[in-house]
Amino acid sequence: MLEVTNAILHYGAAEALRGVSLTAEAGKITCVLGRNGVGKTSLMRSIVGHNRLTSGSVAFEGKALDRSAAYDRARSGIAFVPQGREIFPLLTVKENLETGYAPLGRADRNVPGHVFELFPVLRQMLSRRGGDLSGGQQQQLAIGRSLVMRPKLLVLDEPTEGIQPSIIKDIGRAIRYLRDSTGIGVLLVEQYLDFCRDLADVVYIMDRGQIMHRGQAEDLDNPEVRKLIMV
Ligand SMILES: Nc1ncnc2c1ncn2[C@@H]1O[C@H](COP(=O)(O)OP(=O)(O)OP(=O)(O)O)[C@@H](O)[C@H]1O
Repeated sequence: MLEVTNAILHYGAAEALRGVSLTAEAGKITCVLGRNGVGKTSLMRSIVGHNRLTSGSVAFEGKALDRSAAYDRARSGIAFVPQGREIFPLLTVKENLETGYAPLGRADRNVPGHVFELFPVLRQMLSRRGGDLSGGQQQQLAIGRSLVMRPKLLVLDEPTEGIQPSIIKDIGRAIRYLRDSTGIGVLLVEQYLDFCRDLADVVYIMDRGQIMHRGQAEDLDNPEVRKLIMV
């Protein structure tokens, strides 16, 4: 469904991605692991259209996206939950969810029921301001907002970062539900190894702008593989 081929990305003279190739499939959770600063966020931002690759390509459902703006990639079904969540603190929860309507036609402008089933706290807090929510609740809101646009592929950048364990569990459950019940593809960047180990169908490990390993979640039990992630 998503195919990244030989992606190279520069920030000025610095090379952040050095020939990355990766695929993500519908109905599967693909996890990208790696230490700080190895290029995970740069890769996700290149996929969703916030970074323009120096060379290489990103294709979604067989269509090249390299000339498409982030907005068009969203319309084609790629939703992004960025690191740090980036919800609107002064808008209410309801208004934050409604910002997900942008790429939708008028008939689809509603919040799918499963958003409130997965994250009941959002229903309880609909009229509260985003900025009044805890970090974990904001992460749930950010994921909920991305689901409003009925994505085919959900790209999540470190959804567990700085979040309390009970909410991490809820988020894990939600990701699993989305894979199993809606069949969407999930592309997940993580530093939290056990979270990935529990969820992933496919695991990629990055180091210094390159993919060092592609395999399955069980590979994370292998000390040689773990070494690529440990600080
Ligand atoms: N906008 C930018 N301008 C210049 N350099 C950048 C920019 N964004 C990231 N970098 C650099 O590119 C490299 C990869 O960063 P990136 O954020 O993609 O890594 P990461 O694996 O996501 O790290 P983290 O886990 O800390 O988010 C780092 O050396 C970083 O300093």
